[in-house]
Amino acid sequence: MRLQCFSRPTQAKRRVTMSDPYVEAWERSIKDPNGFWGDAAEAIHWYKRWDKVLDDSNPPFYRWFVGGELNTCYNALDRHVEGGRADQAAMIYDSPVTDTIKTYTYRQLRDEVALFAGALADRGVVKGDRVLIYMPMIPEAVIAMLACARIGAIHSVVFGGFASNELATRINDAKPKVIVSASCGIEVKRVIPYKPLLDGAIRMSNTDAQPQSCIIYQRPMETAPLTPGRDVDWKEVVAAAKPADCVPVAATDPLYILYTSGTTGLPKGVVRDNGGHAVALNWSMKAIYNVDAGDVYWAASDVGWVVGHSYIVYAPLLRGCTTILFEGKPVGTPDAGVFWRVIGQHKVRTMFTAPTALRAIKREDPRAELMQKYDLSNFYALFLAGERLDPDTLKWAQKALKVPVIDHWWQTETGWAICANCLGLHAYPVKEGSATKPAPGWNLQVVDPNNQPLPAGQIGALVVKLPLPPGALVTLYNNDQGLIKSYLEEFPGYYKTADAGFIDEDGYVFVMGRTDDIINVAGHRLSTGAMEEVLSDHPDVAECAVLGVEDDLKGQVPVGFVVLKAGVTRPHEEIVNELIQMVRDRIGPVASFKKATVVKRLPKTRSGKILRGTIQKIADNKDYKIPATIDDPAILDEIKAALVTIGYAQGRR
Ligand SMILES: CCC(=O)SCCNC(=O)CCNC(=O)[C@H](O)C(C)(C)COP(=O)(O)OP(=O)(O)OC[C@H]1O[C@@H](n2cnc3c(N)ncnc32)[C@H](O)[C@@H]1OP(=O)(O)O
Repeated sequence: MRLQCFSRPTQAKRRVTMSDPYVEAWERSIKDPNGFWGDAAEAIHWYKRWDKVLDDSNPPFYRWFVGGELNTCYNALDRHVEGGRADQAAMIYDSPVTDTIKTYTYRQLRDEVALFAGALADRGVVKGDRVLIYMPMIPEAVIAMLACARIGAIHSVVFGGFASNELATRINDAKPKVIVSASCGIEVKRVIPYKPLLDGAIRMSNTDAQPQSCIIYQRPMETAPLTPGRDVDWKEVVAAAKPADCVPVAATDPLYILYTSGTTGLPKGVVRDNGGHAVALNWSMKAIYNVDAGDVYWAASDVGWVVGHSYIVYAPLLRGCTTILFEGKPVGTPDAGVFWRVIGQHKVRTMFTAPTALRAIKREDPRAELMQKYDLSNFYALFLAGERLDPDTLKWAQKALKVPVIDHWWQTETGWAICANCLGLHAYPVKEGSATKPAPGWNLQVVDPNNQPLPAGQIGALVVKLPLPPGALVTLYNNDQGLIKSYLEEFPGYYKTADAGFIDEDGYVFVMGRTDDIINVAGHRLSTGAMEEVLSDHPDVAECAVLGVEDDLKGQVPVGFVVLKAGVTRPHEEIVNELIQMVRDRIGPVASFKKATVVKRLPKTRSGKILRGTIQKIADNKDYKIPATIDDPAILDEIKAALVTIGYAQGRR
């Protein structure tokens, strides 16, 4: 029988007593999920109370708060307006790229959301319809998300850094009735027109998936041409709309679809429900982040990512906090002090960002001198996630900020933290390289390939015993079998995180890296398989491999290796430039695919498998062994020579 985390031998060595609120919460959440999450659900407004907290009658599909009815938008806005927070700031839009700061009280945000919900309803959007949102970091993106939630429509936000092709695959899958977009985004000083990307995506998408209408928010720096009969102006439709009321939805009804990179080129549509999501996110704000209603909370991410969904929009508003919507970059808007300016100016208590953002700041302002200009006395803790937190960055932030710097680990699929130092329950000492302990609700284990538990300290697959807690994905959109195949099949009874790692003697979790082809570039999760599909489409390419190699700033960056077809004599530089442009056009700038090299052949095993791990080690200047199964060891020297030409593999072997 499998040992559960709390009964592991390692548990006996925990230097904590049973009165530790974290241990109590974690154990109760696993032994008595009905009681634990039922209690947490009392903090949410329900039109109809649930019949059952956890419905486990159809494993591996689990449902939370079955029979319950609620509205997520009501809980995020109206409840606070009616409960005395009408004049409190709900959202502060801070945009150094447009030199704008605009505050929305809960009343103002509720009213704007209700009007836009009315505008969506006027365009025929009803409960269960999908609305795709492709927008930069402007208040209208948040308003559109909440407006969907208000009328029971399912939003699907697509990150602005994706190209038309990626957008088209999401349109094909979600089949949105309406698309909401804006005329442009702003990348530091560059205006990026969104409309040509959107028009291109709609042209590429299947006819039966194309939207009936597009609502376009025209920004002053770019006016998008509107397609007659399909496109309408945001301001015009809102001016004509009447506010829409909140529609009660089943707890198990979908709130949103968020696409994430899969191991093939096709993204997976993670489905989040309404009830479990509202309960878990609201609960997490206190338990994990130790944040109360009225506090200012800032997640410096993008609404296109899960962090943006969970911790820019839903969780802070469910909790009655003030959330910050930041349209800028850690450096260059205008300088590496902007994070500290925002924290000081808006009295941020807790901030959440990705390590790559801190590395960018550290590179420009290594002694954190710009921080000294601002009053950070309200600042309580910095949380980091999205990629590995390297010890240098952790120490730099601890020294500069003098507040807890907390690494935590989660995924688009999980919706909130699998592992964290739950500051609202018990603050544990930080260990470098560890995301601390499994959060309540997450029965995390380390197993070998045969699904057998591994002892403390041994690296294996990180898996979570089912059921997953509320707030985690409930399925993949229109693809229950895909959920099983991608996450539940390999380790029966468990959710495969596709991360490898170990749990130490003290119960601390160390996440070491992915077990599939996903790489993490500046906190963006990308599929190397998808990039290989693009390179393979180049007429001169016979074979290719894309790998994530270490990068001081972005954590990892993709590097392509291509073998050309026989007889191709064109200059390699020309071909490489075309490949770079193809990835930018087909996946988007966010892929940061800037380096590729032409090689004579790829190192393979005798059975034909490309030795990606070995290439990666050569690129990262790590020790490697020549695999016994290699077809021809001489190829590794050729790969090394090719890597040197693009600035890698220049150290020891
Ligand atoms: C915990 C669960 C999760 O993991 S959820 C995911 C969490 N991840 C994050 O929150 C992402 C964290 N990273 C960031 O916010 C950014 O990378 C930061 C650190 C701000 C740096 O941004 P930046 O300098 O633009 O670099 P980048 O690598 O992100 O961008 C690469 C190229 O893509 C572009 N890009 C980026 N965003 C957009 C956008 N919204 N619209 C259009 N283009 C975009 C950038 O401009 C950049 O382009 P270029 O190659 O310089 O031409």
